[in-house]
This record gives sequence, structure tokens and C-alpha cells, in this order.
Amino acid sequence: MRYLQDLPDADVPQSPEQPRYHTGKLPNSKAGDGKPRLMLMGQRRSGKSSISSVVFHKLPPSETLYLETTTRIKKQSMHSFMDFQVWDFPGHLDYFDPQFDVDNIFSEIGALIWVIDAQDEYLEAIGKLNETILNLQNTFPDINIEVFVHKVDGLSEDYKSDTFQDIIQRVQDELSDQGYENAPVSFYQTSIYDHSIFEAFSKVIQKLIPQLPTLESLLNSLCSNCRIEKAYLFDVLSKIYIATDTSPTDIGSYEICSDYIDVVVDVAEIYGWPDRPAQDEEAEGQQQEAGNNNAESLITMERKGNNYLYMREINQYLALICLMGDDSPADKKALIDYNVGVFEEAMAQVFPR
Ligand SMILES: Nc1nc2c(ncn2[C@@H]2O[C@H](COP(=O)(O)OP(=O)(O)OP(=O)(O)O)[C@@H](O)[C@H]2O)c(=O)[nH]1
Repeated sequence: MRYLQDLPDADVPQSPEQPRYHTGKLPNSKAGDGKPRLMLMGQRRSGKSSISSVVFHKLPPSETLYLETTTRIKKQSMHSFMDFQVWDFPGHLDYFDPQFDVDNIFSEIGALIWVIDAQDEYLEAIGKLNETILNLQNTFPDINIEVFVHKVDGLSEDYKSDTFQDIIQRVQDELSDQGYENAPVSFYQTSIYDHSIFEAFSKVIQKLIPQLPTLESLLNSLCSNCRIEKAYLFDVLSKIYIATDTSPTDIGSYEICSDYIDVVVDVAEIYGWPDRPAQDEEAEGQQQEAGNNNAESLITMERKGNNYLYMREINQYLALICLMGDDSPADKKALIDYNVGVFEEAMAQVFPR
């Protein structure tokens, strides 16, 4: 049983199988600070600091050109629906040097993200990656290894997929030559110049959420009850989606939803009410709508191409966005509102805090 936020009453999905989610050690183990870590590793100039600045600090991608080389491990805490840390490692570091406390670095790990620059010579990077995987294999066999084949924006479609396949093949071949079959390694094509980096991070983070199967089945039933084509549960600040229904995902629908969040956040910044007073602080008799001081809800429905788009904030961190086809006219909104309300209640049970 794994809990992310010290939630004593968190519902753990009933499953006869052991969960697939693994973090090396319990994210909330008392040995550390309880926050799962995402470790960004890879060669120098592969793009690690750019990735963390663009995804977590909203730095415009073109400004990453001016980022300086990282000289020591940069640790940043992210406070969102799930608190986690991002550790940005300098490219030149030898993690297995005896002067490093390897146990301390890797014990609380959530995922090891290895960034490979696809526009550069990558053989050395693959060698280093495999060395790291083999080193960790004995002590921390359950670590999720996520390989970002990065900077694919500069490559032609054909070259991009050839490079991607080549990297996968080489990593797997080298590992099996060393006797390590079926290593837990996942590969993603990423670039900070499009949405692919957010999609990849979404998939990495989802593996750290023990309640994911519950969330997916809630979203599935919401979709089938309201004839929704695709539903995403987004972390609004980072624009990472923490769950979606189990129908196939395509980057296009992710892009629409992500752009839509930008619009909503921009509008909320202008017209929102950031410091709503608690209800009891309100002057007696003042007939002002105060909300619940917890989350502001926003409901919109709009035509985008052939689709309706529906968004509602579920709590201060999460928003639900649904994409619907033409056969979901706006007059069905009451039905959707009702079902989303039920979904919200279920969410409150899954994440009581
Ligand atoms: N074309 C392209 N360039 C990128 C991308 N991501 C990062 N870069 C560029 O790659 C260069 C190096 O990026 P950094 O983030 O400093 O690399 P790093 O891995 O942190 O480097 P060290 O700190 O030396 O370990 C910068 O000039 C970035 O603008 C990408 O997706 N596409």
C-alpha cells in the first residue's frame, strides 16, 4: 500500500494483482522527506535544465538558450496535487563515485529520467545510461527508468523515428548482452518546443500515482455515461495530466486541452478572485457569493472545430477537461454537470485531503 500525501484514509484500489507502480521505496517512507523524486540525468547540454524550466517554471522555450551549465545538483520542490521534487544533475557528474551517498540519492526516487540529445552523437549517452541501469539493478531494481529521446524538433519525420528505434534497440541489446532482460525502461520522443515534453512528463508522473486505476475507471464511466470522447484530469499549474480514460490518446486532443487551460487561467487571472475571504469573515447580512474557499469552479462549453469542450475545476489543483463530438449537444449539459458532480464526490473519497 502506497500513500502519496500521508493520507491515512486514502482508498487503495482493490486489485488481486500487486500494483505495477514502484518507486524504489515508499515515497512516504520516514527515512526521507516523503516526496517522490524525479531525477533528471544525462550528458552535458542534453537539455535537462531546459526541460525542468519549461515544464515547471513556464520558461519560454527560446529562453533556454541562455541557461547556464548546471554545476551542482539542483533540487526543486514542486507543490501541487502531489508534492514531489525535481533533481537536476550536472551532466559531468559520476553518480557512482564513492564520495556520493548513492543510497541517499536513489532511495527515495520516483523516477529516473535519462535525457539523450537526439541531435547529437548518442552512443556515449547510451553507454552511460546502461552503466547506470546496471549499477542500480541490484540495489534498486524497482526504479522506473524513463528515457527522453530529446530535441526531436530538429529532425525530419523519417530520421526522427529511425533515431528513436535505433536508441531503443541499442539500449535493449546492450542490456541483454549484460544478462539483463526486460529492464523496466520506457522511451519517449520529446522536445521543449511542442507539447511532447508535457505528455511524456504526464506519463512519468502517472506511474507514481497509486490511485491511477481508480481514476481511470471513474473517467471511463463518466465518458460512457455522458458520451464523452476523451476526458483528462489535469494538474492546472504544470499542465501535466494525471489521468485520462483508457481510450487511445492522441497528442492533438492533449494540445487542445492544454491550450484551453491557458485561456482559462489567463481569464481567471483577470477576473478571478484570488483571496476570497472565508465565509465566516464575511460581513453579516452581506449577500455576497463566497464559494467554499477551497476551489473555484468554472464551467464552460464551447465549440472547437467539431468538438465541445467542457472544463471544470475539481479542486484548487485539478481540472477536468472533456472533449465531446457533435452528437453531444449543449442541452445535454445538465446531464454532464450532474455526472461530473458525482465524479467530484468520488475524487474527494480517493483523495480525502
Ligand atoms: N532544439 C532544441 N534545443 C533544446 C531542447 N531542449 C534544450 N535545448 C537546448 O539545449 C541546450 C542545452 O540545454 P541545457 O538545459 O542547458 O542542458 P543541460 O542538460 O541542463 O546541460 P548541463 O547543465 O551542462 O548538464 C540549450 O541551448 C537549450 O536551448 C529541445 O527540445 N530542442
